[in-house]
Amino acid sequence: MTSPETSPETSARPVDGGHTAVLTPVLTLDDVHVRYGGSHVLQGVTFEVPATGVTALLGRNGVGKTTTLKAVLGLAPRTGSIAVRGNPIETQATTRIVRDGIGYVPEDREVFAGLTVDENLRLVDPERGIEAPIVRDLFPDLIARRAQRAGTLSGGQQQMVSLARVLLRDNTVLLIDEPTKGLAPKLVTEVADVLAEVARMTPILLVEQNLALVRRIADTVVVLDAGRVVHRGRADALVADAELTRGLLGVSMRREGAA
Ligand SMILES: Nc1ncnc2c1ncn2[C@@H]1O[C@H](COP(=O)(O)OP(=O)(O)OP(=O)(O)O)[C@@H](O)[C@H]1O
Repeated sequence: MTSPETSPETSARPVDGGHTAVLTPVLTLDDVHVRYGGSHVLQGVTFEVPATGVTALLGRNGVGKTTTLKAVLGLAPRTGSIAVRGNPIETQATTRIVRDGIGYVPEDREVFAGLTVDENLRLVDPERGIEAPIVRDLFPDLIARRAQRAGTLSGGQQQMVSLARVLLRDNTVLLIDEPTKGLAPKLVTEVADVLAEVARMTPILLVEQNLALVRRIADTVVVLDAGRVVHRGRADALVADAELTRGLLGVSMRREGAA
């Protein structure tokens, strides 16, 4: 444990004309373990995702960030308690979890390469696809590319398709895994803009390595190390503390990768 854990304070937000209301966390993990054969990958992960804003899940390579998202979705063999708005989901199948409103944007984007942009979107929303208002509002560049095969898009454009596809559904919370990985700085900024806009409507649990992006759009951070939570707190406080970020993540604010 590199630092004492601090409770995220962002679940208390002034609403209702200035009265402070403590909102139920949208997602709660309590003592979650994942084992792959003899490998004990998550070793009692416990944290909450507040009902508003972006919570960044950080940590060095291989500490269990993606596995944490997969544990929530039932894509990794897990034990422990997981709840969405206080309702337990740890015994539910992945299809039910997704149907009930957990949106997932995986690291490898998983667009259907042989289908057009519009066809990719119509898999989720057959009636509207590219015509959906959310596409017009957040992904106008995709409209011009509606007939282009998704496999021929750039990495950033594929990321936008992947995000748009999830946003065509009503989501209680979004789990987004390294959306800016491998993107040029300009595209990192574009993805950050979209995520900031989306987070105004839907809370996000975001796995992200780019600290500039974390500083810009995240409210809360949760840091994993070797399958355990080693730090929770405010994103701005962590990123401002070079010694702490180096200790927890092995890096401080990166120069590369705009946000
Ligand atoms: N299906 C699997 N079978 C066995 N081991 C796995 C499996 N999936 C992940 N692991 C192992 O679990 C550990 C955590 O992996 P995970 O992908 O969650 O890390 P991460 O923090 O997301 O890493 P990165 O930042 O590199 O993406 C790694 O040691 C990985 O090799």
